[in-house]
Amino acid sequence: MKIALGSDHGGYKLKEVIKKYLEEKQIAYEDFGTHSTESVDYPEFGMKVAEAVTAGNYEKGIICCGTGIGISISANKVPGVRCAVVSDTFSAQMSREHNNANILSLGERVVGQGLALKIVEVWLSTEFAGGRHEKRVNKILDIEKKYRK
Ligand SMILES: O=C(CO)[C@H](O)[C@H](O)COP(=O)(O)O
Repeated sequence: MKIALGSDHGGYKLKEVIKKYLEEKQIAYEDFGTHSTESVDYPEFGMKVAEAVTAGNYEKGIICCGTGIGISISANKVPGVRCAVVSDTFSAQMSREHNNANILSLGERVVGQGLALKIVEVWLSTEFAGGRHEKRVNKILDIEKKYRK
């Protein structure tokens, strides 16, 4: 499993914590930036991770900004992305089991580091349940197709 990581300045410190966690677990990753707490614009980094995941080079992505919201909205504009903003472990589990989320978004200004790492652990270890959920995820893809130019 290889993970694409990204953040803006508001999520930079949390991204660093997640990198350390992935290293400890020997999970491969690539960091698509940002690389400091200097102010940047989150859409750039949401898009980079989204494109890396949908290109098939990375199985999943994890992105962070202050709230997790702006960067997730940006990632979700890329066709094929199902990015979930998560701040509890139940939603982390459900976003994989029911929604087959391929990108996890976290808010550094929302969740503490301990909870964030627990969310990452649950999210990475939960499989898509398929079954009735498959039909619904396919309907999300149908919406994308409808608006594809
Ligand atoms: O959470 C975010 C987007 O949803 C950003 O991290 C946040 O808006 C950045 O704010 P500031 O420029 O005041 O640090």
